[in-house]
Amino acid sequence: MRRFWSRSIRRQLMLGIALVHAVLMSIFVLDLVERQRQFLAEQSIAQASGLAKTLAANSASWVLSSDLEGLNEVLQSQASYPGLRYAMVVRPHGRVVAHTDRSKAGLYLQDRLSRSLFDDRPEPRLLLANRELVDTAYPIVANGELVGWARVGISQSAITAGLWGITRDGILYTLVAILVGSVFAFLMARGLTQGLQRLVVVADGIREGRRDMRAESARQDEIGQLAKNLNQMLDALAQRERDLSAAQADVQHLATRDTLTQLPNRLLLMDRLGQAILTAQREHHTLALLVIDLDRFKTINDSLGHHIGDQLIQQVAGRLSNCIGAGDTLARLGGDEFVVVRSEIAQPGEAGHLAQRINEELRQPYWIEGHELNSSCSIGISIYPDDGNDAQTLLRNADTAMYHAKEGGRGDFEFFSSDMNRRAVQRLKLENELRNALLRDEFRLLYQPQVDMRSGQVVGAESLIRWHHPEMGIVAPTDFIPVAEDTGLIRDIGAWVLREACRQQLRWCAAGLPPLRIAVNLSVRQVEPGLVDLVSRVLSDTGLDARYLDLEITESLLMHNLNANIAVLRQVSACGAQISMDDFGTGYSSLSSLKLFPVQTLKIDRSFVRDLVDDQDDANIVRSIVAMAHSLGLRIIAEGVENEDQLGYLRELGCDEYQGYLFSRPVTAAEFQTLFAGRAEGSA
Ligand SMILES: Nc1nc2c(ncn2[C@@H]2O[C@@H]3COP(=O)(O)O[C@H]4[C@@H](O)[C@H](n5cnc6c(=O)[nH]c(N)nc65)O[C@@H]4COP(=O)(O)O[C@H]3[C@H]2O)c(=O)[nH]1
Repeated sequence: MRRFWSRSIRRQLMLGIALVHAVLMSIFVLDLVERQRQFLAEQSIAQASGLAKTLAANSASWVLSSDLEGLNEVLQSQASYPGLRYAMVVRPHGRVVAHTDRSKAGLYLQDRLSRSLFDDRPEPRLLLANRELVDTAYPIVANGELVGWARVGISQSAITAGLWGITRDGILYTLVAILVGSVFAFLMARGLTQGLQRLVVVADGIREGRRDMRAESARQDEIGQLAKNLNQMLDALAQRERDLSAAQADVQHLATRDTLTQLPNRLLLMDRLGQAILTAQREHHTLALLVIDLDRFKTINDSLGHHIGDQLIQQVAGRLSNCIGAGDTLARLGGDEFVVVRSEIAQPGEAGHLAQRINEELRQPYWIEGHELNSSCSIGISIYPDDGNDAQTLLRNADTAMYHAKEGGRGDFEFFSSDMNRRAVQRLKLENELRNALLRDEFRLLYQPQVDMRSGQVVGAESLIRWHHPEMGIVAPTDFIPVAEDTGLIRDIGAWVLREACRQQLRWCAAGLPPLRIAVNLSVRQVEPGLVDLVSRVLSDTGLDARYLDLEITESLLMHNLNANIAVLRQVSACGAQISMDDFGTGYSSLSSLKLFPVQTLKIDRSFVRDLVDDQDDANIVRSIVAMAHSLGLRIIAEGVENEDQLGYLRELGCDEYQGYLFSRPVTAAEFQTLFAGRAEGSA
């Protein structure tokens, strides 16, 4: 059965209709033949019975007279009856008196059928009725007495032959019916399945990827409706596929493009760089990678706002696109960092020329929303295969070279060298060691006295950190503070310095020194809302009077997040602590922005003090700083005073305090105490 349903609908229909025809016709023919047979059998029996009755009536007198000749004549008159097999007259006990076959006269019949006549009951009998023969007997009665039987046998073969003819015709009609039915079924099935077949072809085509295929059907029936629905479904599917591929393209674009500039992002860059390296490997040529970082972008972003910064980045991207060739890849890594991959260079100098061109191009002024902006860039270059065999290494090395270019002076470019790598590794080591330095208690503070110009008295001390590393020895703050700032460790280190400096001031007081102002350097990274909490907690923990705490900030604070920094410093100032502006004169602070800060002291950078005596320009700068500070009511401290000439000049210019090697180098707390006691005695 399962095999039947697995065939095509056309075959199912044809087979089904043929089967139904065969079964119905067979039943019909069999029934017809059987009824005919019964009817003919009943007729045969009636004929045989009638014949036996006639024979019995005609032969009664002959039997009584035992006239055999007469009997035979009667029998012969019946012999021509159609189908008659035999006719006979039999005595009640079985002796054949006369027979159509004369040779059988005188025989005794002892067979089972004949013996059934020996019971002497004078009733007509049907001895046999089958497909071969109908055998009937009729009693011959004379004077009320059974004197014999008239027996007639009629052959059924003619009837059987007739029935077989009917059966044969029936089979023939059945076959014709099956044939006609099958042809009809075939035509019907073809009409029905042609439409379906077309749908199957379309479905197969779609499965094989031919999305443009559609079912054609002019039919109005269910198949036509099905074709229409299928087409609608395919149209919807095609639309959905179009939407999906558009969405996928969008996702792909978003995943691989920088949203601001539409340039390839890091992901796509790494992919393209990987491909370029493979090609370079195969074709034995050299490629160059340039990492480009804008100088002072953060300042522009912070001071003029992100929307200006964004426009600047877009303009930079446009200019970079003009600098590169068709085979180059330009990507934005994020922020103000761009990358150019030149997939084939004849010699490294070519990359240098490209860097120069980029430098010149980016140095041209930008006009954004009425602002004229000037920027430069620092470029690091790495070369395949000299500086790395894979994308990561080349990018890292170009990055390292870029940082060197930045350190060496903005607006320049540098090729990567293995020495840079060594320094980068050293920096990494420093970074790891720095993480443990606080835990291992490796930091110490030195103190440099701050002296009043007029009285010569030590009035304050600047705390300066040192890192006593077990292997590297004493590490200067200039070597590790930038690393601490980059890693964020400066917060913990700065907190330790603040606490230690405050405690030391109190220890000196306890040792009999007068209360001195203690200055603590603050990194730009420390000026954040948490600073207020830290300062007030340290003050309350140590018990130091806030007015003796002097927090030194640098001018760079004026350039980043100006408003936020002012807010933090105002709160710190509200705690009672003083604030000094360190290294003043090296930055770009204007008088107007300085007024916004709660600053009490300006510290003149030692670079102005160094050549003060000989360099008129430096002298003029210091003079104007002093004048400006005093007009704002600020105290002036000169840093890096190394000789008496400098000291005399600064005193003349009106500086309030100084610090420097002339009075004392930075010393330990114990040395400071001794020094203070000695100077106090000396001045006394
Ligand atoms: N040539 C010369 N140099 C003199 C003279 N007098 C003092 N100096 C040096 O000048 C630097 C003064 O510190 P700074 O300007 O605050 O500059 C400091 C400060 O910015 C930073 N720094 C030091 N300690 C800390 C700290 O605890 N926290 C933070 N955030 N920065 C610190 O490190 C910088 C360097 O500190 P140091 O190496 O201790 O160097 C000190 C000091 O040793 C002199 O007469 N001649």
